[in-house]
Amino acid sequence: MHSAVIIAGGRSTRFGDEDKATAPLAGTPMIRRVADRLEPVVDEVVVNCRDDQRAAIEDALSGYEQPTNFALDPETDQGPMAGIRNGCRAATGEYTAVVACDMPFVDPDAISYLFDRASGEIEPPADADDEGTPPFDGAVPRLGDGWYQTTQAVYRPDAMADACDAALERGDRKILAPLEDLTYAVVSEAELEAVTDLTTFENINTKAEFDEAAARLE
Ligand SMILES: Nc1nc2c(ncn2[C@@H]2O[C@H](COP(=O)(O)OP(=O)(O)OP(=O)(O)O)[C@@H](O)[C@H]2O)c(=O)[nH]1
Repeated sequence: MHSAVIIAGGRSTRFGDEDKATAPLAGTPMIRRVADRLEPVVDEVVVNCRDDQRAAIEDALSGYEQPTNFALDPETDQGPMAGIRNGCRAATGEYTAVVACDMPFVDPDAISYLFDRASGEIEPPADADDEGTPPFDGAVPRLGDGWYQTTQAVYRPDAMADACDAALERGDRKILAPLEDLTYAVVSEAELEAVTDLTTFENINTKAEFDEAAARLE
């Protein structure tokens, strides 16, 4: 069984006064779009956010079919990696997808591929740059520019939560820090391009990006 952790505990400062997680993108809250896209490939959803966001997010997800749990930040504003840790602690799947709430175009085929690369069900390509051998603790996309997409990736929830704890204990809040303690498939852009296109990684930070995305959907 697979889980999804949607991280939503940020302050959306570039977006403006509104919480981008629940901002309606062409009529549908962004977090609902993320949950709906993940629905075909996971068995449960964990939402990581602050307590003060919960009611609005519950409203955005009303009627959602999967079991949905909230992993509230006991301490807020500790950064996305702490949010991932809190969400992973609550996830019960063998693997969990971690996806940011501001990626409304996340492609279930991309997530499914990452699950299969992590478990080893899909063989690594001959030129794979993986850290370790399958089955891995995770599968992390690495785009052409070398950027690791840690907020649209797959992890073993316990291993990832432990690795986040270890990084936070050594005072390292960087989003890449937990990878030091994990084995993971490094999934290249070329690999992903066979199953999806890069809009899966599009993330919305500003109102201008939001309006541009809405215009494409309408
Ligand atoms: N739990 C938790 N999640 C966070 C935190 N900071 C960011 N996130 C989440 O991490 C993801 C990526 O972060 P950003 O795109 O920078 O979002 P943000 O921090 O809300 O936005 P800005 O304030 O504009 O940087 C989003 O899904 C956020 O909700 C945090 O301190 N705690």
